[in-house]
Amino acid sequence: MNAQLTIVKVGGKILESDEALKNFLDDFCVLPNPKLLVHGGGRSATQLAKRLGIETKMVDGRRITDSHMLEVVTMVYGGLVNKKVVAALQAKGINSLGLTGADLNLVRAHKRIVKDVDYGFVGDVDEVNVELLASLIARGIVPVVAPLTHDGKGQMLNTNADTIASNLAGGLANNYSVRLVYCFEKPGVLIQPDDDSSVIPFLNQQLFQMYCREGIIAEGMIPKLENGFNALSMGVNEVVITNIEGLTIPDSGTRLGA
Ligand SMILES: Nc1ncnc2c1ncn2[C@@H]1O[C@H](COP(=O)(O)OP(=O)(O)O)[C@@H](O)[C@H]1O
Ligand SMILES: CC(=O)N[C@@H](CCC(=O)OP(=O)(O)O)C(=O)O
Repeated sequence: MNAQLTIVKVGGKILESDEALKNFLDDFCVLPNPKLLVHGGGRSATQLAKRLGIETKMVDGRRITDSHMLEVVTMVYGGLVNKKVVAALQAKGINSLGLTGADLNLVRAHKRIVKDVDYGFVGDVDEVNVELLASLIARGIVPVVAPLTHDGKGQMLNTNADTIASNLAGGLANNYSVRLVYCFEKPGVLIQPDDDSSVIPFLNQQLFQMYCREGIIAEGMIPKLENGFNALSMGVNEVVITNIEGLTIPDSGTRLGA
């Protein structure tokens, strides 16, 4: 049997607040090794863009990324957020390595081309350098991955952090028994958006489609769940959507399955 690997994706609302980030990292630290962290930071990018007079436009959960926005997201995800997290982990004795998809050719992508929407410099993932990632993990290093990819021709691309987490988890599923945890500000996928006790404990594709039709699952939760199901189809053992507290409590949050 393969060894277990925990991959956690932490979302923008947690990263935005120093207190929430501290709480998150306290709990991330006690998770068993080996582990890997993927971070978002969408809200911080939106804030900096606003300060610079750059308007944010999202379509289907993805940021329209023109050349100015690409500068913002590269600075925020690859710089500010990534280094803040790595320095905080180092302070806790966790030897982490901050990476974008360009570093060590970790995640290659191509510019997203869809009918009707020009996303600009947004990347859809082609390939993950799994061997290299596995060798870092085997050395006891905790990779901290930012939601940036590259096209192999010198172009950085902005890629949804949930998608990066799903692709890394899927790639590493050949080497490890992978547990993928999407950690955000709510205790799971909810029936009532303002009732934290209304967590849906289990979702399969059928239930997911039904809740989407009913409008119970909407906005950023749709691509998050699509990415979660995608990870399962790539051989990931367990996918859970939960909050900071749920990181260390078994059977909390929403579990995805067949
Ligand atoms: N049924 C639901 N349960 C929980 N959140 C939901 C649901 N439907 C829509 N959402 C929205 O999805 C958001 C999470 O998606 P997103 O903002 O992309 O997460 P992240 O912070 O991880 O990037 C929540 O903040 C919430 O507003
Ligand atoms: C293409 C695209 O949309 N990329 C995302 C990457 C950051 C992200 O996913 O951050 P959260 O997890 O905090 O939402 C964005 O720029 O918002």
